[in-house]
Amino acid sequence: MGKVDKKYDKKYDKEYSKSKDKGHTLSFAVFLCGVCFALLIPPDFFKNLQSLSNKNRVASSPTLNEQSYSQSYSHAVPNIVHLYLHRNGEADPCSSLITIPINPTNKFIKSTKTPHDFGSALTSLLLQGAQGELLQNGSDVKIACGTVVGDKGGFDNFCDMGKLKTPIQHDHSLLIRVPSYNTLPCSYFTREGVRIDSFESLARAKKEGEDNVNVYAVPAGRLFMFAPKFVGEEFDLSHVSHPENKRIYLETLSVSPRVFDIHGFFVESEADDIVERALAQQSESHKLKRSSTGANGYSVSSTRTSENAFDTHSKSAKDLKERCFDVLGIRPYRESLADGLQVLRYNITTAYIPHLDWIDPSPQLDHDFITSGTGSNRFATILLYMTDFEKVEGGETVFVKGASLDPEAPSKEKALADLRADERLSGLFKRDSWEEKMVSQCKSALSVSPKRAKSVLFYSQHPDGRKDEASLHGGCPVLVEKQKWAANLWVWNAPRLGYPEAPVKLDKGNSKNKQRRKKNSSKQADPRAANQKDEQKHVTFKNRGGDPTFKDAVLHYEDTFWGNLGYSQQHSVNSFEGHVWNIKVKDKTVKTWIVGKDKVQVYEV
Ligand SMILES: O=C(O)CCC(=O)C(=O)O
Ligand SMILES: [Fe+2]
Repeated sequence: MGKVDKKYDKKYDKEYSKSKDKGHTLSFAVFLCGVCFALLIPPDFFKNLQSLSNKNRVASSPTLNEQSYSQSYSHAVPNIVHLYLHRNGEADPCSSLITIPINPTNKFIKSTKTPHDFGSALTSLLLQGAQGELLQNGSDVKIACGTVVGDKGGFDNFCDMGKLKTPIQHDHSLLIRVPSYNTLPCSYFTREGVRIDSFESLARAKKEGEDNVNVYAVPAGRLFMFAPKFVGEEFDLSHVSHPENKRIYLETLSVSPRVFDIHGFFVESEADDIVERALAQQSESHKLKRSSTGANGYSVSSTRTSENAFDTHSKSAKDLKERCFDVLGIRPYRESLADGLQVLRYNITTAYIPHLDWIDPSPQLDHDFITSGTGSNRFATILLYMTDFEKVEGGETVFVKGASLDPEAPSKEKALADLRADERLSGLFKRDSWEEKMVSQCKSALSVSPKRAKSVLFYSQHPDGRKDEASLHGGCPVLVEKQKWAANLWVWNAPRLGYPEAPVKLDKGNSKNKQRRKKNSSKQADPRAANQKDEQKHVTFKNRGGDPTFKDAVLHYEDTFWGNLGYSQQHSVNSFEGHVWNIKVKDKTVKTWIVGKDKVQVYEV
């Protein structure tokens, strides 16, 4: 292993192990007080929960998925829960029925206060069950929830994928290792993506009329993913607020790739606003122009012939991005996981060839894109449509590896023959061009025709982070004189390229990389460099108000939008020495701050 690897490893070790067992304090005895609870749970369980203490936890910004959704389950709390455990993204349970007694006055339950306490406690409890100690009507509980790939060990290995496969989320240091096992805990969700963050919300997750709760365990560092079993299956998202108070729900369009119609995701006024704002964008980086591809700047592509614009911080864009996170079960909203809203316009014959939204790693960048490891990349896409298209008009989004929903869909060969036989259409494309081939895929595979205010969700990764090759999709050629308007929201699985906390790739001996990294480290300016000074600085940017130059100030990390910094606004961030923060007004940089040595720093205008 090279020097850089070792350094990286050390930094990663440091990050990864920040979550280590926090040591126990105080009131372990109070755990033992709940007699009723203790009768049903083996005493070992309590013994093993000694380390659930807040002591030594590193203070941090609000935590991913921290917010409770328990308000959406308003009925009385039952005192016993029967649950089936699922691995994230899997429709079938991996356990037999598990019985957990819930007594809200029980001191142990009361002392499990944060989502992280709860994650650790429930993981511990389930691991006890896996050892046959948790009794269900006198018989052993079966928990066969080990890792999916490589099948290394049991549920503990599932929740803690190991330091080489656990992306560092912003709440990583708050995770509480599972007592006795010293492994990272899972987080737990309902089938609809509602975080279960306490024993009470576990009890409340039981729906009226149902006997059991289905609980989905998500490994540390990973995000919740819906687990459809069949096409047409619905997921009620009534916990997500709708701008017109309508119901939002998912309808499964395909199980692999995982594609859903999100009914009610957005409304017509938002669709109009997106188009208007895209047309009004003036700045070079954001205005409507021929699309480019890849992560390395702007270069026009011959297989992506649409135009696109970016809307990063209008009210509609922000509302939609936040709603998108709610739908995905990621709370609270994190700007570092969201790509700006990208608006797309297609004219007759223009298209975007089938591709993955998952970005291929680039040798030019230090960013770690490999999501089966610790990297970050695009995780989910929500596509928004602003115009109506009939099937014959083209412009669909096609998932070339998905099965068509139309039982009468032609084969690819028949679709191609039909296209060539149609005089009007055959004149639109060169014979054997990618566009011609694509039209035949659009007619034969799973495709979604644009409809005003319709939206689609799909995932580019498997639940454990591996790239999902089945998510190959494209924007079909428009076949009529009409414009297709669409937009996409991309959500990353961990801080995205360009953000201070974004993961840096392991150097596999590439000397060019090593040289660049050395250069970067001496400058101390590249946030993606592995060997920058490790110590985080707590930095606050403030606008006191009064200086008209900064009335409409916008804070950027280098060129990446961070937040508005108008009069009286402020942002607190964790950054590193040498990081460059810019204030822009009307897209011009008017002030640059470079983070200094002090642990706590305040920059004001
Ligand atoms: O336009 C479409 O239907 C798909 C667009 C797309 O896949 C993309 O922009 O990444
Ligand atoms: Fe795409």
